[in-house]
Amino acid sequence: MAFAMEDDPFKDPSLDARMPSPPHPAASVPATLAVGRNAALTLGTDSLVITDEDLVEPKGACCGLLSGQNKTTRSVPFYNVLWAEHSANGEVTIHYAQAVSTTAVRPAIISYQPEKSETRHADIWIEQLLDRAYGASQRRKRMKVLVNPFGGQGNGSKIYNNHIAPIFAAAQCELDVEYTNHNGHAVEIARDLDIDTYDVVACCSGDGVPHEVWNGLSQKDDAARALMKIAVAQLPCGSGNAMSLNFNGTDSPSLAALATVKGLRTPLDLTSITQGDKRTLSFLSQSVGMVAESDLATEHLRWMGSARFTWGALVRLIRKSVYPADIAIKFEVDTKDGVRQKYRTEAAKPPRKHDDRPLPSHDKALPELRYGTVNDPVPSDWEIIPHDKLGSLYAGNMAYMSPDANFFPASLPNDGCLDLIRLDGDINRQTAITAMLSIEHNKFFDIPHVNYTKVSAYRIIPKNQVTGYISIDGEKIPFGPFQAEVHAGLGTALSKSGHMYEAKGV
Ligand SMILES: Nc1ncnc2c1ncn2[C@@H]1O[C@H](COP(=O)(O)OP(=O)(O)OP(=O)(O)O)[C@@H](O)[C@H]1O
Repeated sequence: MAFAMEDDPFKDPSLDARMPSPPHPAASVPATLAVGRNAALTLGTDSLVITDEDLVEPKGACCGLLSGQNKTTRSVPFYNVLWAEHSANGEVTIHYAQAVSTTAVRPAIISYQPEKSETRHADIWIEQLLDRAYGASQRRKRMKVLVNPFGGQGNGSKIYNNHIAPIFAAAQCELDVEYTNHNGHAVEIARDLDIDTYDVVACCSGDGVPHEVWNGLSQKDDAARALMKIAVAQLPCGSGNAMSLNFNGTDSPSLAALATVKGLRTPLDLTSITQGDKRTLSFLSQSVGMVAESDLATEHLRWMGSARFTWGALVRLIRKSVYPADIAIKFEVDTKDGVRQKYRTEAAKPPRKHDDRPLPSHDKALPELRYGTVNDPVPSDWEIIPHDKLGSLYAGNMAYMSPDANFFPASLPNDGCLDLIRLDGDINRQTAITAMLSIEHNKFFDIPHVNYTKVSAYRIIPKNQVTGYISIDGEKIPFGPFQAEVHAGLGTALSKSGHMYEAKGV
């Protein structure tokens, strides 16, 4: 069912320029706009082609061309076109993201005066250009930008100002920027956010701030509506940038800014975690045992960078550390072949064009828990499996956990499932190390010792341990039993394809 007009999160009658326009009849659209005796702008197959005898390759441009060299044509992929307008002085101005290296873009502008005979075509031509540049993506997104100034190495503000803000500005996004100034600040901001004023909350941070934003939105009286209406994006300014790797396909801030500008609304499963009397939302992962400990117990080794996780894991593998627990699971797909099939079925679908979920009404808070909480009896259709030699329980809602770790290659944003990995801790050391090294070569899924299933809920009850580590989205929570239940498509993100992660699948 499509959004009713008054419920359409994109609909703002005062802001019609944001909306993709109805297509113009092909015959009325000239592909080429003559902009002077020796210059023309042409809408090509995938790119805007600028032909100009006086064209000079801008300084710092990439791709091996000498700066300042004369060039007759330049091709700008439509994906890189940020904005175009017909100014009051009659000039056609095009803003685009120019590649300055393989991992960075920065805004560039070209302006031309159309020939007199072309003036009346110029507006239609610009509309066609924007149509190809944005497709089904919303133009001029209204963004609440949250910057964690202490993200990563403390460079959050600098990264935002130098690499992200210029791209957002060139794309004519409407920005309301706020700097987070304490732990939990993003929860408060999201909880108090006027959801009709914004389309996106853009977190210039690590994965910690989006975790807070979803939890803040979940505290609203109209949580279900807020979580669907507001798309959450992450732009890499932290030490853990998994969300950007998965949705934007990059941990480069400027490329992530471009991906956010062009992002398609994408339903995202969110998971309720209950522990004691507390309920929180998880968007990325949960881990218990070796994986959790390798991350959370190695804070003192931060100087090692991302190697601290590998080091932590190796030490525990060699020690054959085990973390006994009972795990109760609501399986959805319990064989690797089945998991692979589910992934391939979704991957074969065409890119999703529109977010057609009906927006929940104003009185809809978070969904009820179908399976109760960790304090209730285990539902009768779950399997209770003792794991006396558990090495790791690792549940993922996204593929990449870090740039070299596509831990959950079969994960999908909106299949209503978490991908659940269970690994014994007492396996042969050589096998364990081979499994670990296989992650960066995308072979982990196929290792026989890796138990990989899709589940819609589970509970873990640690045994014979007084203390230990549990990580939810990379943050430590108290050690003790917890339960996880997936809510299909409860949240909203922005992605390139509208339905997949930017990771090699299975
Ligand atoms: N100004 C601030 N001062 C202190 N903490 C903050 C501030 N702004 C945000 N935070 C907290 O910092 C935590 C981590 O944030 P984020 O994920 O953006 O960065 P990171 O560098 O990836 O973090 P991590 O230290 O977890 O690797 C979040 O829990 C957030 O609440």
